[in-house]
Amino acid sequence: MARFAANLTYLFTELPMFQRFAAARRAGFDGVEILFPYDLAAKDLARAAQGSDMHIVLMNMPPPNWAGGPRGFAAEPGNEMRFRKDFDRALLYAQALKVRHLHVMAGRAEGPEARDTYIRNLRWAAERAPGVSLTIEPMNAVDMPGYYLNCFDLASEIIDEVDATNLGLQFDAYQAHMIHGDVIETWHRHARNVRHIQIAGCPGRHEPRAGEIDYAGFFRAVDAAGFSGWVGAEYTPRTSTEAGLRWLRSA
Ligand SMILES: O=C(O)[C@@H](O)C(=O)CO
Ligand SMILES: [Mg+2]
Repeated sequence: MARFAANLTYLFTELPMFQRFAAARRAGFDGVEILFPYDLAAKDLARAAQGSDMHIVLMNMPPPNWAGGPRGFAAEPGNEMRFRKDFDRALLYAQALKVRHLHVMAGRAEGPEARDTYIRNLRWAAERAPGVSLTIEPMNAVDMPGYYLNCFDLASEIIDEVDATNLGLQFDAYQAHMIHGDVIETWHRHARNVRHIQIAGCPGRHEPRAGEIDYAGFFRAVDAAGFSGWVGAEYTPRTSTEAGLRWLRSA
C-alpha cells in the first residue's frame, strides 16, 4: 500500500512554508514534496520536517525561479556545465534533507542531439550520486511547451538505455492522462520503471477523484503491481487545502 505525501508547493499555501509540514501531518499525510526548496536554508527545512516527523519524499533540481524561467538543463546540448553545477547544488539539499527522490528536469530541447545529451548527463548524475534515487517525469505539452521529456514511452526508453539502478520514472497520473489519455494502460506499460507517483484531477489539476481520471481503478492497478512507494498529491486546491481533502480520508 502506497503512502501519501503533500506537495507543499501546491498544498497548504495558506500558511508560511515552515508551518505547512505540521499542517500536512495533522491532515493525515506521512510525507511531503517540495518542488524547489532553494530559497530556504536546508537546515531550517530539515528542522521543520523533523519537528513534524515528516519524510521529505521528493524535490526537484533547479531552476528555482519557476515563473517562465528555464525547465532544467539535462537534455539541453551546450548546457552541460550548468547541469553539473545545478546537480551538485541539488545534491547538497537532497542529502541535508534526506530526500527520497531527486527529480532531474530535462529542459526545453528536441532531436537526436538532445537525446544523447540527456543520456550522457543522466549517466553522469547516476554515477555521481549512487546513493540517491533520481527520477525523470514526462510533462505534457499544454502546460510545458517544448519540454524535451514529453512522453512516457520516451522516458522508459531513456531509463532502459541509461541502465542505472538509481534512475527511475516519476509517474504523474495527471501528466499521463494529458499525454496519453489512458492512465491505467500507461501505468501497465511502465510500472516496472516507476519509483514515485503523483496525482491530480483532470481537467484543471485540482483534487484527485473529481474529474476524468479513474483513480479508484488506478489505485487498484498500483496495489496489484505491489507498488509500496509514495504518492505525491500535486494539485491546486479548488478552494482551501483542508476543504478538498475528502479524497485522502477515503483513500
Ligand atoms: O508535474 C509537475 O508539474 C511536477 O511534478 C514538476 O516537477 C514540475 O516541475
Ligand atoms: Mg508532477
